[in-house]
Amino acid sequence: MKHFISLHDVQNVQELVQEGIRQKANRFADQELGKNKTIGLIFFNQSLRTRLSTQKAAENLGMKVLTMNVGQDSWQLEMEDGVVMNGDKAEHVKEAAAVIGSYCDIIAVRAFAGLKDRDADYQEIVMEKFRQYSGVPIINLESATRHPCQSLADLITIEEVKKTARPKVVLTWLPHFKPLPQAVANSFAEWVNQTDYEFIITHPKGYDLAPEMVGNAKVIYDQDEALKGADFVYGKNWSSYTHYGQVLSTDPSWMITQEKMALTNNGVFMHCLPVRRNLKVSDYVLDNQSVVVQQAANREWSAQAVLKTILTNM
Ligand SMILES: NCCC[C@H](NC(=O)CCC(=O)O)C(=O)O
Ligand SMILES: NC(=O)OP(=O)(O)O
Repeated sequence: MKHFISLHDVQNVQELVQEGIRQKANRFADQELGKNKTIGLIFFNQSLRTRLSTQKAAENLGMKVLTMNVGQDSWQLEMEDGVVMNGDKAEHVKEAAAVIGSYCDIIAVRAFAGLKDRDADYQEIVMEKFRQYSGVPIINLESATRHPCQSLADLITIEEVKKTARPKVVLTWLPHFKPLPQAVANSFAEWVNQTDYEFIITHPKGYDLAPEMVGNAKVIYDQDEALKGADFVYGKNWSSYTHYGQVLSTDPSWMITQEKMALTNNGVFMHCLPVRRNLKVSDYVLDNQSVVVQQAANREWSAQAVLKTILTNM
């Protein structure tokens, strides 16, 4: 594995999940691997988990870490080629990525969807520009369409918690008043489609994800029906893909509550966080029926498995 931009960069998903579990059990075993190597963490958007867990993972492997918030710490970056740069963006990504690449052995980038232009978002322009111009391996810390470090942590968590070999996993849309990206849901679907879990996606009509992400998953528009017998309830809000970036519904009946969880097979609630309490999921579910903190803790081992694999192949 050279880059980790999407699932398509991964040769063997199960092996990477197992590497994460091994790193967790023996977190300082590979401290020499990253010695004298530097990772740059480049953020176009806010973060709590991704920033701290990736820094921690890199340090566990002996790496040095540089972190930069684009636009706050640095100049704003122009992504388009051939434009007259007479606006608010003082630097082009061509120079910026090449310069950061000269200081770093690996660059990890977070750049959310703009949610205005579907084609532009799904072309993953920021990831592609960094890959093209930096000359070093690129890790996706949540891009316009995917969040693979999160999805890997999600699979590690399911493997740790599951009580049956082939659990029933339900990805459910949750209500939110703001338009949020599809990245986490897309990526979760893509990764779960690589497992042999029973996998169902449920959301109101108009919220269908991109067909290439849905794959062979079963889509059910009735949430109660979908939740029946679930072992894992993975909640996430996303804005519409078909009516791109729009909020078509804020229906509060889609919030996950104790009553909804009663439909499941004594299931647990999962969410990538941050999550808004009593808007997307009730206090009771988060405090008594969720594994969200374990899931977030596993971001460290997900990042460490990815970094180890890239460092080993450098
Ligand atoms: N990295 C985890 C999720 C990040 C982002 N959530 C958010 O922006 C939530 C913001 C809010 O609730 O105001 C998303 O959905 O992709
Ligand atoms: N789950 C996740 O990516 O969290 P942050 O946005 O806080 O990094």
